[in-house]
Amino acid sequence: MKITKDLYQSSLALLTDFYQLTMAYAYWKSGKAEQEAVFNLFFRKNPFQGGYTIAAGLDYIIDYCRNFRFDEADLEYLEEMQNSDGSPTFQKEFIEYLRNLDFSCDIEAVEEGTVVFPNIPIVKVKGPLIQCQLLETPLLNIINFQTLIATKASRITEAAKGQSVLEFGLRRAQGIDGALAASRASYIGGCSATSNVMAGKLFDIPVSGTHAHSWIMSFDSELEAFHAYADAFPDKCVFLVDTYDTINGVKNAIEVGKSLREKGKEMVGIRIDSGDLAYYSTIARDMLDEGGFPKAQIVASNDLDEQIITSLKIQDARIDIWGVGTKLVTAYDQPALGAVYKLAAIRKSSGEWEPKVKVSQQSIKINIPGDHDVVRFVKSGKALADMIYLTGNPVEKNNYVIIDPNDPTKRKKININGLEKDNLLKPIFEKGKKVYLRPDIHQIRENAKRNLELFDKAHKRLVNPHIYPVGLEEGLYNLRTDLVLKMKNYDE
Ligand SMILES: Nc1ncnc2c1ncn2[C@@H]1O[C@H](COP(=O)(O)OP(=O)(O)OP(=O)(O)O)[C@@H](O)[C@H]1O
Ligand SMILES: O=P(O)(O)OC[C@H]1O[C@H](OP(=O)(O)OP(=O)(O)O)[C@H](O)[C@@H]1O
Ligand SMILES: O=C(O)c1cccnc1
Repeated sequence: MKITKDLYQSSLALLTDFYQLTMAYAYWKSGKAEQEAVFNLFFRKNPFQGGYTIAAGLDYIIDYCRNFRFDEADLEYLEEMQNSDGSPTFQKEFIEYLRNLDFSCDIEAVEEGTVVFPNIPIVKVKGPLIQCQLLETPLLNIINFQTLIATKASRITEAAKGQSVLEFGLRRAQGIDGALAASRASYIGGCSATSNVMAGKLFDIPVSGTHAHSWIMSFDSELEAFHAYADAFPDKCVFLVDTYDTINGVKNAIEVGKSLREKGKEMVGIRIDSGDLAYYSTIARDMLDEGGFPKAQIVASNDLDEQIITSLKIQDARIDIWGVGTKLVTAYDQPALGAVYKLAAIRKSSGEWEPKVKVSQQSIKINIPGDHDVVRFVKSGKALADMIYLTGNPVEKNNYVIIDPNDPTKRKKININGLEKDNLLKPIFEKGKKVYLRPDIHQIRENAKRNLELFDKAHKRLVNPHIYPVGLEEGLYNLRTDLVLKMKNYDE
């Protein structure tokens, strides 16, 4: 079976909404297919009512774009499509056009693991209108999910305050591809390992785990089961102690731990998967300490998320390692990020770029027009603000005012002397050629960790986080306002 990594290396051009193909056809028919355009992918609200988001999914996008082509089976399928009157949906010449389509866009993107915020372009695609359009759905599919899960994982690992979080989600994830992508994104977001062995193999993520209740239940007694497991894995024993009676389970673990020690081996720890985790972990800790196992670790699992972990910490639960499944990989409390992909500018026949805006009653839905970039200002290792500005207007002045795109009364003055400037968008493809050297998954995870350190804890807290300033440079703000007024015919 070909999934994920392999899948993304074969033709996936039909993994799109039908309307992308009908638009592609209509662009082609009206002679606009090759007109140059710029699209931006961005989201409007941080997920989980949080204060930040971790970008993820770029590696999949790179594979997707490198393999962007319609293969013969795809073309045959499209050629056979019919309108309701039996006429072919797509002309033969269009099928031929698709056959020869060669990916030739420029793509810039923020690197995976980067902390991002609403309105920041995460991916920018510049190239023939038809190609930009065809990329909309797959790019959104990839970024929306992985960014969501990386962010959830980051919130959970932040709540664990440096302790290991194991991702146990495979059995409850949204299908096979959802599970694999979730394991990858969870690792980027800070999890230490996954229980998903295929994700381990495909993505080079550490694999880890304990054992299930069925192991205990298959024996006549818990003690017998622990002994048998210790025989099989003398160096990797984490005993699940709550199958029948948690306190008795800890006693049995200690007994087997002692016999392991006689053989020169150490039990790694225990896992508690039910009941009051604060209460049982505290009792278990005391029992393990008194029984001569102060180093034995306590793993906890059972429907955990960042809120429960935080609560358990406040209760002084004695938990060392957190196993988190369902609520992480399904992004339980917010199942979609809601990122969108919008046309920002189009090149006219005169050669000039024309900025484009989508007007909406809801100001949050008005996109940022024009080819734009984003710079992050950093001072002494702390991020101060992000400024979105028109590409081609380099950030060279001393003083800037950035304006909140949704509330023009929210402004921030920035004197950029002495500040570091980080241009978040990095070149990924130039004219269809990959120019980006991909970091490995461990470097991406490190990038996420380093990125988070740039931000004050006020932006990272779970409840009512402090809003990090992201604003439009004044010129861009004015362009957007003028354009909206013009489109609403208020400009006379
Ligand atoms: N001390 C605690 N403080 C807050 N939440 C807790 C505490 N202990 C456990 N929890 C959480 O409360 C929920 C308890 O769920 P539930 O009632 O289904 O558990 P259980 O009945 O003990 O377990 P199971 O159904 O697996 O036998 C879980 O989400 C668990 O993580
Ligand atoms: O709770 P999650 O965060 O999804 O973590 C994964 C869960 O999967 C296992 O449960 P299992 O499938 O054996 O079911 P049960 O323990 O709920 O009965 C494990 O014991 C965890 O409880
Ligand atoms: O290894 C474990 O303990 C594990 C794996 C998957 C789900 N729950 C627990």
